[in-house]
Amino acid sequence: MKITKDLYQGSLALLTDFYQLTMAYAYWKSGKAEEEAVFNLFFRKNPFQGGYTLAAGLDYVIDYCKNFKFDTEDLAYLSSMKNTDGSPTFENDFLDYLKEMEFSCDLEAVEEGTVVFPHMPLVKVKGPLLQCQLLETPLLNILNFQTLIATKAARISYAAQGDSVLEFGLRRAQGIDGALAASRASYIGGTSSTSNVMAGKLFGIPVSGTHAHSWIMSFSSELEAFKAYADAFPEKCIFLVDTYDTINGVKNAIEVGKLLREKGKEMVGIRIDSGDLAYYSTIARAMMDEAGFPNAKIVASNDLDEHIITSLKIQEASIDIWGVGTKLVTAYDQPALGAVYKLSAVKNREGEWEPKVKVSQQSIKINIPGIHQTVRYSKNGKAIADMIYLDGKALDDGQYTIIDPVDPTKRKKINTLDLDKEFLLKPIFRKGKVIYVSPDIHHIKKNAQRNLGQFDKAHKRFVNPHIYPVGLEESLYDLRTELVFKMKDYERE
Ligand SMILES: Nc1ncnc2c1ncn2[C@@H]1O[C@H](COP(=O)(O)OP(=O)(O)OP(=O)(O)O)[C@@H](O)[C@H]1O
Ligand SMILES: O=P(O)(O)OC[C@H]1O[C@H](OP(=O)(O)OP(=O)(O)O)[C@H](O)[C@@H]1O
Ligand SMILES: O=C(O)c1cccnc1
Ligand SMILES: [Mg+2]
Repeated sequence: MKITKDLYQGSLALLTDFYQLTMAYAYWKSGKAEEEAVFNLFFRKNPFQGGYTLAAGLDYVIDYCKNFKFDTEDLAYLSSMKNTDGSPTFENDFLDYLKEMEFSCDLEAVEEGTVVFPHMPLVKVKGPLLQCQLLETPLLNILNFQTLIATKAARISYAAQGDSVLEFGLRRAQGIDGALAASRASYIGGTSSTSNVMAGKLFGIPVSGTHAHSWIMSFSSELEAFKAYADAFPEKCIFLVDTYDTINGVKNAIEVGKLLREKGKEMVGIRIDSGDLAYYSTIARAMMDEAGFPNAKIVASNDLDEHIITSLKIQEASIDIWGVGTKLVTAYDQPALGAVYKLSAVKNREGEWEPKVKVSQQSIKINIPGIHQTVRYSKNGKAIADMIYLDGKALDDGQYTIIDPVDPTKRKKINTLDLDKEFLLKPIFRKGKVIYVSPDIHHIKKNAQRNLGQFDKAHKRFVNPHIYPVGLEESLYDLRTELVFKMKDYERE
């Protein structure tokens, strides 16, 4: 298989669960394919037991929808699929329908780098039922992962308190696509560069790195290896000092740093990749200061995450730059976000929108019916509360009660008179055409910083974060309750 050609240059229309296609066929067969529907994509719990989530992946969604087309090879494959009795799974007329299908939905979404919370839609798709349905799996695939990794990166960067975080994950990431998407999402969430050169090329992320133990081991001594590296990269020397003996490694780095200085160059610093990072970084700092290298940086790596970085900060480790791989790009402590994509309204034959609800024993699993928008209220740049409400409802300034959709005893009253408001769902596609100008990745990253800056540190701490108020506007809450009772009665009859 030619990985790049077969995986990345063909159509991605079949990157979906088989049941989406069987439903699509059945919608078509029963004459419902073009009925209009609204689906919302949302998650139910912040990842990593944290207090917030950082949205990422929209640019992939836009690209996916723009190119949402079954090509000849896709259709040939579908046409070869058989039922157990040997009959074709899909009729030819249906395959012709798919062939002609053009993406024609309206799509609204929160922008990448927006801080989001459980229950609020990250994406809202309105359009023909069949198209909306087919998008479920790819949209979840894209947004679940990138949002998860952007959130992990935001946490790690928060722990690093403004220090640079270098993303080193490629070798331990979940495959090729997982690695690329993780590098992108990490950069959005707060890392300053990636070691993944292809991610640098594809996304315009800064690329950086040091060198490995193998470089040192290939020479007869560490000193010789440092000298040779300094010859090759006099401007960019970060010496890995822990191959044999960390303290001796720092001595050798200083010696080569002095040689570089004689040539008018400065060593950038050292990297420590094992042992007690607080202990060794403190000693290395003192040695380098003493030797006249107070500006030389200390990079630390080795299975770091937000918790170890926090601990090293408390220990006052002399670390300036953090190299983080495995635990970031694999979202080590929570491998999936768990966002879902649910039908929330259909247009009836009279052309009116009917809100839809899925009843569940677990109230967290009852979706929010109707067509929504989310408004974020803030004052002096600080977010106060988010309210999910029925799109189209006039939001006059005044008193509002925001009701937690899972626990209605949790309510927050706000007076919106002097508050700023931001509508989080932005129009992205209208009738299948993109109307949104995607910001470049550096702007997305800045948007993430601005967004994170709106939230108090109480929501960002790692242990028992303070819950940010997000809930339903009262009339939406009432609609949901009424519908749940109605559906339960209806099913009982
Ligand atoms: N001072 C410290 N406080 C808290 N955690 C630390 C500290 N120093 C290092 N760590 C973390 O502890 C773990 C170190 O693992 P461990 O001691 O098993 O192996 P190592 O140092 O990598 O040893 P090796 O020499 O085999 O590479 C890593 O996750 C590292 O980030
Ligand atoms: O620890 P991470 O956060 O995943 O960061 C990336 C790791 O990759 C390299 O290790 P390498 O593959 O050489 O293995 P080793 O250091 O574990 O021996 C590097 O030295 C880091 O330790
Ligand atoms: O550049 C580095 O130091 C690096 C790159 C990948 C993994 N570990 C370290
Ligand atoms: Mg390691």
